Amino acid sequence: MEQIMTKPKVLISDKMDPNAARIFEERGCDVDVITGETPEQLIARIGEYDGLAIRSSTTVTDEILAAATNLKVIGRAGIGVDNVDIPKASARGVVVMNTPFGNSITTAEHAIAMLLALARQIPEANTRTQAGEWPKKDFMGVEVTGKTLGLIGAGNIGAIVASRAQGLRMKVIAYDPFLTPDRAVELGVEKVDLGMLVQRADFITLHTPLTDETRNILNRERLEQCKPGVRIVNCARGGLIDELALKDLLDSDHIAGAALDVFAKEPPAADHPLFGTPGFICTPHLGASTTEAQVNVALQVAEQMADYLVDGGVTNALNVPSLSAEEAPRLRPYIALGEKLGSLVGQLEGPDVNSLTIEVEGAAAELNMKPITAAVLAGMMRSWSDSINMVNAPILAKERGLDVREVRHGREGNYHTLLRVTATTGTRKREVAGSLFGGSEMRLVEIAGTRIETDLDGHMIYVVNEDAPGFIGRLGSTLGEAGVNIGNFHLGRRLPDRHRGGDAVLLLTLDQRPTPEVLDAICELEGVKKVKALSF
Ligand SMILES: NC(=O)C1=CN([C@@H]2O[C@H](COP(=O)(O)OP(=O)(O)OC[C@H]3O[C@@H](n4cnc5c(N)ncnc54)[C@H](O)[C@@H]3O)[C@@H](O)[C@H]2O)C=CC1
Ligand SMILES: O=C(O)C(=O)COP(=O)(O)O
Repeated sequence: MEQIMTKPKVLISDKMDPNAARIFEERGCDVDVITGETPEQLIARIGEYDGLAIRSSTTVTDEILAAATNLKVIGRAGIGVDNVDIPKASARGVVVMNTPFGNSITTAEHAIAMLLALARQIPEANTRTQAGEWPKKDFMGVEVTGKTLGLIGAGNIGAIVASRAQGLRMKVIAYDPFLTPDRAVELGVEKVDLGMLVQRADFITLHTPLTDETRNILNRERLEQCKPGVRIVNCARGGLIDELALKDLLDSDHIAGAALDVFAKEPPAADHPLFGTPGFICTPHLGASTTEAQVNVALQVAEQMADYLVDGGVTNALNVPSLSAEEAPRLRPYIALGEKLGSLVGQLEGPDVNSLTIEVEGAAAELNMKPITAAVLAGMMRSWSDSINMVNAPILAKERGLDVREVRHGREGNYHTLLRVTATTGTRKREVAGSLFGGSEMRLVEIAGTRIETDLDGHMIYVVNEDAPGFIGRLGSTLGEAGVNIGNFHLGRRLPDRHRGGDAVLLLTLDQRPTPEVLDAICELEGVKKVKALSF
C-alpha cells in the first residue's frame, strides 16, 4: 500500500519497551521517544511523523489527526483502541493497527489475581498488617472453588480467564452475543443471557471492548439485579460499569466487592467516590503490565508498523484489509497500475462516475483484489479531490454511494495479465485496460474501444478525431507553433472493426502542460471530436 521513499519517521508517545525503538531503527525508520506530552504539544509535533506508536495514555483525537499531515499509521502496542478516533483516522487515510494477542495472557492473569484478591481481601489485610496491626479476626474470605464465574465477553482474554477459572474449579457461564454454541462447548462454558448471568454469578468479570453497545453494560439496574454478595472484576475498560451505582451498592453491601483496573476517566480524580469504599480495590490500569506482555506488544507493533511504512504490508489493521509483507511486493505494480487507470477514468469522466467495475484476468486474477480496488478508487477520486489514499478511498466511495464491483476472470485473454476498469456515469460508459510488461512496467493497452500501448506519465493529451489523412500533420504543427514538444505519440483506431474513416484515438505525451489556448487550438482542428489534457 502506501510506501514512502525517504526514511520513515516514527514517534513513540507512550512508555514502551525499548525493543520497539530498536526494531524501528533496524527496519530503517527514524524514531523519537517522547512521552507524557500534552495534546497541544503532540499537535505541535505530530506533523513531522509517518507513524505514531501508542499505548493507552495517548488519546488520538481528530484535532491531533488534523495536524498529522504526514501520518500513515497508528500502531497500538496493546489491544483496546477506544483511545483512537478510528473513523476520523480512516477518513484521513491513516491505518490503525493493534496487537490483538500480545498481552492477553497477562491481562487474564491480572483478572484472576484481582478475583482472588477480592475473595481474600488481600490488599486491605496487607496494608493493615504492615501498619503494625494483627487484624486476623476482621478478615473472613470466601472460597472460589465451586462458585459461578460470569464472564461478560468471551473473546481472547475471556477465554483465557475461563480456562484459568476452571483450573480453580469454578463453574463458568458467559454472556457474549458473538459466542457460538460450538465455541462455548470448546471453552467448557455455559452460554447465558446477561439477565441470567447477573442473577447466577458469584463473581463477574468483564472482557469486552468499550463500544456504544457495551458502554454501561453493568448499569445501575443490572447491578441491582446481581446476586447479593457478588464480587465484580473489571480489567477491560472503564465505562463498562456505572461507577456511582457501584459505589452505592458496595455501601449497601448488595455488592460484596469490586476490583477495577480501569476507570471511566484515567487517571481518576484523587477524590473518586469509590476510593476508600469498603470492599473496593483497584490498580492503575496494570492489566497489560508484565515484562513478557510489554516485550511482546512492543516487538509486534514495531514490526507491523515497519512492514507498512517500509514494505506496504498490513497486519492487524482495524480499518483496512490485511496484506502480508510477502504479498505487498507482488501487488505493488498492480497498485501503481490501478491508481493510474483510476486516475485516467477519473480525469476523463470527472466526479459524475456512479459505478465502477474492476476486472482482473490472467496473472492478476490470482491476486488479492481488495488493495487493487482500493488503488483504482484512490486514483480516480484523487483526480477530483485531495487527501485521498487507499485507506480512505473505499470509505469515501461508499459514502458517495458509488457502486463498486470486482470481477475475477478465469479465462485466458490476449495479455499475460490484465486489469480493466469500467466507469459509468448517468449517460456514458468509459472502459480502459492496462497490463504489466516484464512483470512490472505498466502499459495502458485499451481506451475507448481502441487498442493502444502507452505508459501514463507526466503531461498528456487525449484526442478523439475522425480518422482522415493530414490530421496528424495539422496537430503536430499546432503544437509546434505553440512551442510544445511531443515526447511520445500513440495512435489507434476504434475496435471492433478498426476500419478506415472511423474514429481514431490519440494519446500524446508532452514535455510541458498544455495551456488552455493550445487545447482550444486543437479543438478547432477539422475532425476533432474530443480533447482532454491529462496529468499523471
Ligand atoms: N486492563 C488492561 O490493561 C487491558 C484491557 N484490555 C481490554 O480487554 C478487552 C477485551 O480484549 P480481548 O479479549 O482481547 O478482545 P476480543 O475482541 O478477543 O474479545 C472481546 C469479546 O467481547 C465480545 N463482545 C462484544 N460486544 C459485546 C457485548 N455487547 N456484550 C458482550 N460481549 C461482547 C466479543 O464478541 C468478543 O468475544 C479489550 O477490548 C481491551 O479494552 C485488553 C488488554 C489489556
Ligand atoms: O491493551 C490494552 O487494551 C490495554 O488496555 C493495555 O493498556 P496499556 O498499554 O497498558 O496502557
